Amino acid sequence: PWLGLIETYREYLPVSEKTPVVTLYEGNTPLIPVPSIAQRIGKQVRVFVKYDGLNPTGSFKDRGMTMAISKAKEAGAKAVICASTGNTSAAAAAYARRGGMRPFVLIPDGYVALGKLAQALLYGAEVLAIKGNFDRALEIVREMAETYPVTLVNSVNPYRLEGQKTGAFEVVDVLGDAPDWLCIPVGNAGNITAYWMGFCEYHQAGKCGRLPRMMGFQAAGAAPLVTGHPFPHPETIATAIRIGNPASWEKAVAAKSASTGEFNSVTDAEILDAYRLLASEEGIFCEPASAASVAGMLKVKDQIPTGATVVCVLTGNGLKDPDTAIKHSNSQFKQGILPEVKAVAEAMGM
Ligand SMILES: Cc1ncc(COP(=O)(O)O)c(/C=C/C(=O)C(=O)O)c1O
Repeated sequence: PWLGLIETYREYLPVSEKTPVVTLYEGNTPLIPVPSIAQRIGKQVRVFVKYDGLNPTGSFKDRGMTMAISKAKEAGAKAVICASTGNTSAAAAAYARRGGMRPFVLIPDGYVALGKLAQALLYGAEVLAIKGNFDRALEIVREMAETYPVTLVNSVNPYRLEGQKTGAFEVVDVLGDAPDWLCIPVGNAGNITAYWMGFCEYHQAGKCGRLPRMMGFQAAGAAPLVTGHPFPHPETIATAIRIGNPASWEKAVAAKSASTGEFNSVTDAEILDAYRLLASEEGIFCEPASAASVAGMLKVKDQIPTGATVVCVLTGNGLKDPDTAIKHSNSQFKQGILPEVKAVAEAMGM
């Protein structure tokens, strides 16, 4: 049976028998082939998506939180704090409450998707919406953790990256080797850093023969790693990656360089096209930011070698952001139909 990430990958994680394991049986998410999307590339390229929206709180953040919260509990923490565009706060709230700790979360007022806010509130976090963006919120919580009795659980906390590297382990465990390309959306840049750590550790342990090119994708309106400059006012419909000054900037650049990878940007239109494509052609509902990995892969598809294997990480569940789905779906939403068979048949074009 699957017992969560710490039990499964204990030998690769900084835990001991003294570490209380706070787990929601996270991980073991499906690696789903997407043949219809692969067809758009051709060249016998195989494409899989790592659907991390199927974690317990609906995003990849659970991988990092099981580690960060378990280690915080081991250290005797009574409260944790984080800044978040939404998913970190949901995961921190769930794991902290399960671990008997108080979660405090700072979010950018007005820019957090409905599902994520619902989670943080119901899990019982103290939700503080600031009149500022994520980058400002992160500055505040980093300063607070220095002086107040709260443990910081953003991805500057090394235990977060330790937990998140397990995504790479699972990809190799299922594929039998690392893919040629790993495509991933990039905001605060913790996840691309963690995946590279994971592939390198597995390669070191002889579990995979190759290392992937790390292909990171940012929203065009929030693309500091692409332009080389921070974005003081990041803007994108993909609110999860509406980040202008990534905390793991240097580590992400190191991963990109060491893997001969690349950072590219995708427009909101390209993100929404991939978001709709994944749902309508592959039956996979991810949130907008996650679709940046597929949008990016399609944007640079001419670079993909013949016969390559590509994995795109889908970082969050589409249910997190129902407003965007309803606003940007291409489906017909016919309302006010008369409650008669004839009327329904007519509306169906039958
Ligand atoms: C769905 C989704 N996809 C991609 C990212 C980018 O990952 P990083 O590059 O490791 O930041 C996030 C990040 C969210 C937060 O940073 C937060 O929740 O505070 C996300 O929620």
